[in-house]
Amino acid sequence: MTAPTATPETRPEPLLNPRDYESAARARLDRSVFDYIAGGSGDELTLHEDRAAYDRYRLRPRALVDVSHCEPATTLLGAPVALPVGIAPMAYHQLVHPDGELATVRAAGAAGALTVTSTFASTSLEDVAAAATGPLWLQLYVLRRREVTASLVRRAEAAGYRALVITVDTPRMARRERDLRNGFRLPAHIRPANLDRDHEAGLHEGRAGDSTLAGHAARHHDAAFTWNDLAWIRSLTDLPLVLKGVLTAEDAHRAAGLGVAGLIVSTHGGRQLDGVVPALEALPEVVAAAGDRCEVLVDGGVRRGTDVLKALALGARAVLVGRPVLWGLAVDGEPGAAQVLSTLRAELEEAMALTGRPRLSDVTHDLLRPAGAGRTT
Ligand SMILES: Cc1cc2nc3c(=O)[nH]c(=O)nc-3n(C[C@H](O)[C@H](O)[C@H](O)COP(=O)(O)O)c2cc1C
Ligand SMILES: CCCCC(=O)C(=O)O
Repeated sequence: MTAPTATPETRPEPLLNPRDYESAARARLDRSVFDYIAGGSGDELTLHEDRAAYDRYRLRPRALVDVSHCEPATTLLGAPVALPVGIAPMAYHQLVHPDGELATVRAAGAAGALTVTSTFASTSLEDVAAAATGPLWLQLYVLRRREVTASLVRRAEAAGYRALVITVDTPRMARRERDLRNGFRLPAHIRPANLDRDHEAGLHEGRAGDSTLAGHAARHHDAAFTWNDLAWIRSLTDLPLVLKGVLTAEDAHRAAGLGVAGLIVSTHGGRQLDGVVPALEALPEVVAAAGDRCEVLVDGGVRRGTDVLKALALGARAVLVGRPVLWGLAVDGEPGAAQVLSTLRAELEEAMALTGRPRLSDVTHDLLRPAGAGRTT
């Protein structure tokens, strides 16, 4: 894919990595849509730190290993995936491209990657499932109207979703100042396709100083949902439960004790509590607390194949990527999202080869040392 501004006289710039796609997406999207996706909460400290945490590790390569074949395939909750990289749940993919979630789930299918579909998808979860060829999990925001959440669970089961991802870091939506400044609102043609009209009210009429998504979350998210209520979700379904947004050993331990199958260590991409511990820094304590009781994934700031390797070396089973997929989708629809995933795969295989770790089981903690420090293992 090439940037759209090429003329016969100027050679088009190739788009080689998520940052290139981000720049190209910025040039195409409305400012308020770009900012909604790119932004974080508060001072955007965590947005920055989630990314910077990866750069604080150095790789320790082993030489003279047969790396003629590097194999990034693995399983996630028992389902085979071609690589340990999946698509994070993100609201309203149609904000950036009319094909929306259908394009991203097809791109994931072609890559053999996991897709996590958002409660706030702009395409119905059934239509997403019909277009999927790879494994699918459904992300749930627990809503005040419990019957709506219960019906999402039943629909997910019927449509073939393999796990439910309950997001636990958003009892309310954090103040995201870019959205407040821009008066972010959903364009009229985009709606939360999984929800009824009652849950659509107010999303489209905004004003400067306000974000309609924040008001929506205040009205509909159930801020009183606790550990005790997890049993209610458990009673609705036999699907594995995954908690997204766990950042401490205490919560990981509690979740594992309740039979939760997976944890996603996440700061919500720096969009919720600003100043919280970066996901990569929280990963080791969550992995240690979960032991072999839960599969642990991490998201936030993954932009390179070497980032994937670092997360795996710290104990993650896989990573999720968010914004890069939307940048690819914005620039070129399904092929753009596919290109972002295939670039991450190529970079991961390259990193496995150049560190002398041809199998994921070779990707262990001794691969890393903190930048500027001596050997730690
Ligand atoms: C535009 C956008 C929408 C998001 N919507 C959701 C959502 O509906 N549910 C959810 O659990 N997380 C949501 N997230 C958070 C992502 O799942 C993920 O945690 C984060 O984007 C990962 O960071 P990255 O974008 O740096 O890869 C959203 C993130 C973005 C950027
Ligand atoms: C109320 C949350 C809306 C989607 C979301 O999770 C996000 O924008 O980060």
